Amino acid sequence: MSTVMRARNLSKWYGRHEAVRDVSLDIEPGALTAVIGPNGAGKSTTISMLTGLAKPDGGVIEYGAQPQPQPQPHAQAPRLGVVFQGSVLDPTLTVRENLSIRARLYPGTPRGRVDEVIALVGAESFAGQQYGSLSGGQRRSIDIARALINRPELLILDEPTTGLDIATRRTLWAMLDGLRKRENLSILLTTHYLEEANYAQQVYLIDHGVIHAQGSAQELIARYTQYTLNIAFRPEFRQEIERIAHDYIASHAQRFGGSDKVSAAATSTAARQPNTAAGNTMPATAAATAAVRTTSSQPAERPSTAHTIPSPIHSDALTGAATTAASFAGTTPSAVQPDAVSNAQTSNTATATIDGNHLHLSVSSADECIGLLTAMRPYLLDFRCLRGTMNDVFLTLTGHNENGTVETDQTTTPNPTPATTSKESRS
Ligand SMILES: Nc1ncnc2c1ncn2[C@@H]1O[C@H](COP(=O)(O)OP(=O)(O)OP(=O)(O)O)[C@@H](O)[C@H]1O
Repeated sequence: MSTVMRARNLSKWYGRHEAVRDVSLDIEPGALTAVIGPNGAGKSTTISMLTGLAKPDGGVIEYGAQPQPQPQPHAQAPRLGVVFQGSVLDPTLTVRENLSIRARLYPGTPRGRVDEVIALVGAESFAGQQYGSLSGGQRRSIDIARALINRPELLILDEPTTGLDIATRRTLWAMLDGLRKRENLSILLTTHYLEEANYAQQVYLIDHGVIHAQGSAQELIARYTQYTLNIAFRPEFRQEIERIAHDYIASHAQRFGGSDKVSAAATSTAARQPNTAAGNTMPATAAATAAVRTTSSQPAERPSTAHTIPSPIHSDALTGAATTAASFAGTTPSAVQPDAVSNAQTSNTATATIDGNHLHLSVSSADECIGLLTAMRPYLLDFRCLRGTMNDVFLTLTGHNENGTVETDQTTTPNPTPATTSKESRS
């Protein structure tokens, strides 16, 4: 497969914090490639490495078929245009003045190029306006115009749609899609919004610095409608956490076609689960929007490698593959109600890893998320819930455990669901 750029096993540490681990991705010519993930997932770090601004601690970046020992974007890379999260333009100058100054940085830029890029992003009507007076969407389009001046072969944008309302986001994406087709431009961008996967030919889902999935928008949206429960637990309770995770994986495998061995394990351990008393449940609204990711409370020790939980259950059994059809189609994000979520059957795979005192566990339904958090309550330090919806945003549910009370603060970006905060005493 021909690629404009490809990364293999990129990793990056900031001190003792591993921001990106083993990230591999391919950017195909003329395609729009999206890297989707929540805050702190490692998107900007990945972009920095791909653009040569940050040196990877591991891995290679290749252009065409030639592997490079170090990233050499200026020596060997395709011509790049880069749009960073923060603008580099002067708010007191007009759009045209800003772009003209930028054009002078590229010797040989034809005279008419500034007008061309203004037209390409549809900015004729506000080209004489001060950059600082533009709306958020207009500013972004001018940032893109700036990045197009040198006729890049690959346009890289770091979260170009963050902070924009949904209509402006769609306009921007349509504009980028048009540019891709008209200019035969390869585009790589990062975003928080799973909805935007629909515009991309290739999508990578990143979280905690790791690519968790890649594929077409349809494949990923179907797959990502499952929940992920990540928690930080009290280190002295690792065994208990492992047991609960095992039990969950085993029961998942049992339900979705696991082995007899797993079924037996699930049955034998089910009776040992503490703290599953009736009524000890999370609020339904919180649960409905929860897929779970933990906020790290401690930096990972280097070298820290996530591993599959050691268990009497054979490692194959830690993956319980489900093959039922996805049934979220047509569900809008705000319409994802508890019932819809817990009744939805998604094609999914249950996996668990423990990394230090962090557990990452994929979960099939809101109800299961509730049950797991309830069972783990005595051992929790904090948790963060994360979920992509069909049509909009990552919804997060964060929480911590203090004095036997689990507090949750549900937040959504940027389209809050009606219940934005919930607190539930769990003592
Ligand atoms: N210069 C830095 N020094 C230390 N830690 C950093 C640095 N830059 C990023 N990090 C950490 O690395 C992790 C990944 O950050 P990164 O900015 O790549 O995430 P992101 O997916 O782009 O997040 P966002 O959507 O909020 O921009 C985060 O935990 C972040 O705090």
